Amino acid sequence: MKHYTSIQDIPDIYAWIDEAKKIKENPLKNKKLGKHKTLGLLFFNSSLRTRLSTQKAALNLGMHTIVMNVSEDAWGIEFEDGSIMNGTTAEHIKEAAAVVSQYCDIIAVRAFPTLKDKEKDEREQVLNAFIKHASVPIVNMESATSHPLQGLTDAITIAENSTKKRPKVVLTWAPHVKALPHAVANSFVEAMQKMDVDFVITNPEGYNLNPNITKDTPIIHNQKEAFKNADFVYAKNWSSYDSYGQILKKDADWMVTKANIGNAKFMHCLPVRRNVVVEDAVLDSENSLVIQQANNRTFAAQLVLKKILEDL
Ligand SMILES: NCCC[C@H](NC(=O)CCC(=O)O)C(=O)O
Ligand SMILES: NC(=O)OP(=O)(O)O
Repeated sequence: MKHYTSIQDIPDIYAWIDEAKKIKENPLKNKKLGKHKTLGLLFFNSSLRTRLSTQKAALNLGMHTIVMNVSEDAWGIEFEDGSIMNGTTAEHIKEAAAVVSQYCDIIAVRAFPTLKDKEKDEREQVLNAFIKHASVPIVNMESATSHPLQGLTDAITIAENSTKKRPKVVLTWAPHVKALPHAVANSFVEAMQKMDVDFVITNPEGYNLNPNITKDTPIIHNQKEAFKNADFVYAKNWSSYDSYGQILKKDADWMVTKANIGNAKFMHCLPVRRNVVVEDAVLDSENSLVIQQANNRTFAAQLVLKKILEDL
């Protein structure tokens, strides 16, 4: 594999889940594969899990890692072609990506959306600039529109915890105080569409995700109805896609509670706002998978890095 930027880069999700489970059983099996290879991790936004689990994955493969908080520590990077750089940006992505490519064998990038400029976000300005101007493989650590390391992790976690051949999986919108990206939800939708699951999305009116992603997945505006007989409930807030980046609703009636979730397993990518997105009673119950999910981030990342290293 060259780049990993989308769930669509996974040719056979069940084969990948099986391979990830084998990596989890014996994480150091390929500890020589990445010898003398360097992974560079560039963060334009905050992270806890992605930053640590992707480094852990690289270490398990014998790689070296170098990490930078680009927004805070690097020179301001210009992404527009042909711009007259007499403002706040000090170097162009053309130089920056080419230079970093000389230090790293693989570059992983986190760059969230503006949530203001839909066109810029949809064309993945930052991620695609790295793909264009770097000379090494690029791994998406959450871009404007997708978070495929998370989506792969979620697929692995659902496979590990399924007691039925075809479980019912519900992705529910949940309230939040801030306007959040669509990336986690988009990649979860794409991962579930590749799996043999009974999958529904539930969200308030005005919060439908990009129809080019949801395609023919059912969207139900009644959360209670959607939760009926659910085996897995995956909660996530996202801002409106149609009224791009807007918060239309904040009230608690869409919060996941012990009363509305029933016996379903609870999933969330984290970080999660307690008693806003989901109540304590759910997160603190045995039905919460969030810690196991975060653990699986290492093995998802390790699988992706292994596939890229094998083709270097
Ligand atoms: N990488 C996982 C989620 C990252 C981000 N969440 C956030 O920004 C939450 C921030 C807060 O709760 O203040 C998102 O939704 O895409
Ligand atoms: N789930 C996730 O990507 O977490 P971080 O934002 O902490 O990396």
